[in-house]
Order: sequence, then C-alpha cells, then structure tokens
Amino acid sequence: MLTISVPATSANLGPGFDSIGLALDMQLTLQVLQPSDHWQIDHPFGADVPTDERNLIIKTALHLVPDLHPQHLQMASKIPLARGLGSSSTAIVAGLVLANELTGAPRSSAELLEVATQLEGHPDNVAPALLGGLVVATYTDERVRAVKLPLPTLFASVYVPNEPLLTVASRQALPTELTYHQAITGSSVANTLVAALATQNWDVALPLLEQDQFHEQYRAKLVPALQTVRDHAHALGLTGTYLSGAGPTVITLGDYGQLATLQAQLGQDTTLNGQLFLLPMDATGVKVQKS
Ligand SMILES: Nc1ncnc2c1ncn2[C@@H]1O[C@H](COP(=O)(O)OP(=O)(O)OP(=O)(O)O)[C@@H](O)[C@H]1O
Ligand SMILES: N[C@@H](CCO)C(=O)O
Repeated sequence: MLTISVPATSANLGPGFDSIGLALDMQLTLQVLQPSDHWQIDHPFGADVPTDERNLIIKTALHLVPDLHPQHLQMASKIPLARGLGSSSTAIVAGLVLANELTGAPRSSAELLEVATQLEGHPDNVAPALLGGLVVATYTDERVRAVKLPLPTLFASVYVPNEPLLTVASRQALPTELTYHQAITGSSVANTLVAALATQNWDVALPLLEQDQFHEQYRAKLVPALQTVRDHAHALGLTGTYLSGAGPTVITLGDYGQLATLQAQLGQDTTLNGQLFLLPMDATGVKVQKS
C-alpha cells in the first residue's frame, strides 16, 4: 500500500510575506487503498470538501498526469482547513506526489516544487511541505529558487481560532501599493530576519518576526487574536508572535518551557475560544511509504 504524509506549514513568519515558511509536525496522511473504476477519496472534512475528481488532491494529481488510473483513496488530517496552516498546500503536494508515485516517480522534488508553486501562486507553503524545515523561496520569471535553512531549535505555540479565513479573503485586505519608504523598511527587516534565521540568532530573529510591513497591519482587523496573543506573550517577556499564513492562526516561536507557560495563560483568556497546539518542527517534509 502507498501512504503519503505531508506536514502542515506556517507561511510568512511576519516579514517574509510569500517567501518564508516552515513545516510543523502536524500531518495530512493519504493512503491509496486500491485501483477503482472511478475516483473516490474518503475524508473527515464533511460535505463541503468533495470526494470525487473535484477534490483538490485528485484535481492536482490529474493536473500532473491527466490519464492517471482512478483510485480509491483515504485521507486523514489533523490540519484544519482555511486557518493559515497550509491546508491547501498539503493537498496540492499530496496530489502531485500521488500522481508522481503512481507513474514510477519520474519527477524530482524540484520539478514538483515548480508545479506546486504555479498552482498555489507562491512558494512559502508548498516549499516547506515538500522539503521540510525552514525554507526561504522566491518565484520570479516563472522559476522557483528555494533555500532550506538549518532546522530551528524552537517550538511553535499555535493558536487556531474557530472561525475559518480563506486566503483569498485575507488577501483582499492587502493594499495595492506601499510607499517607497515602507518597502525599504520591509525589505531591510526581512533581509535581517533571514540572516538571523540562517545563523540561529534568536535574539535578533524573534523580535523581527513582529516587524512586518507587508501584510499583518492590514489583516489585523480580521484577526483580533493576533494582538491578544502578542500581548500575553509580551507580558511574559516573549517576542516572536506572528500571523501564520493568511491567518487566522497565530503562532509564537520560542523555547518549549516558555511556550508552555504562554499556553497556560492563553487557555485562561475567555476571549480566546479556539484550539491550542504546542508543536515541534517537521524536518523532512513529504514522506512516501510503500508496504
Ligand atoms: N485536504 C484537503 N482536501 C481537499 N481540499 C482541501 C484540503 N485542504 C484544503 N483544501 C481546500 O483548500 C481550502 C483552504 O485553502 P486556503 O488557502 O484558503 O487556506 P489554508 O491553505 O488552510 O491557509 P494558508 O494558505 O493561509 O496557510 C479549503 O477550503 C478547501 O477547499
Ligand atoms: N503568503 C500567503 C500564505 C497563504 O497562502 C499569504 O499570506 O497570503
């Protein structure tokens, strides 16, 4: 039996809008049960997520290999939909790897990353979903350039609000232009953040996660929990809180013990009625198992 597992991802990390992402140890698992005369995917997401060729995983597999033989699939996933933990990217990566494996794996990981990025529009979720760990990537001239940085020795405190926020709705809150001054500040913060992440200089990196100029201030009105979680973290002397992907999930990076203390505080705040997870990073990205 073929089993594919893909990690959740957290994009942007504040200033790295559309270009930085990390993989978290929360998985989507796809099992190929058997060939069939029609496509079918069993999953736990309810009636809003299709179970036939309209399902994003199957649609993506057929995009890569249009004459792929139909299969009966089973998906299990702890990754909540439309919450800023890269659910659509996990589905895209699962679909591409499914099609690739069922046809003898002729495409490299780099080729799959190109297609995944074309489909998603930006590489910040699909790159860590494929490669694991912390990845910085850019998509220009229809080419992806991705660099995997050393795995951070940090954990993620993940607060997932109950209400979904679709990426397309969250992108509508963004401005069409920035001033030259804002662009330069945003770029200098992002460049320094990447240098600090590459050298694991957390004293520099963690405060810079909160210095984004490109998206958070415009999305903050859609996600009141961002400021609430940040205030709790600051009260404990912790920086490193940012909006994960397009939101509404809010992540704080840091030391396990400090984040456990933070989560105890968040759990007592009656305005925060979502879910809390304290997760390690996923180092490897998509995994394929054959048994
Ligand atoms: N496992 C899945 N199977 C099928 N469709 C999925 C799956 N996961 C996500 N989707 C589709 O993707 C949509 C969510 O995509 P969206 O980009 O809005 O959010 P996200 O990927 O969870 O967040 P972000 O990109 O901010 O991290 C879902 O509403 C659903 O249509
Ligand atoms: N960089 C993307 C991630 C979500 O797809 C955004 O923030 O809109």
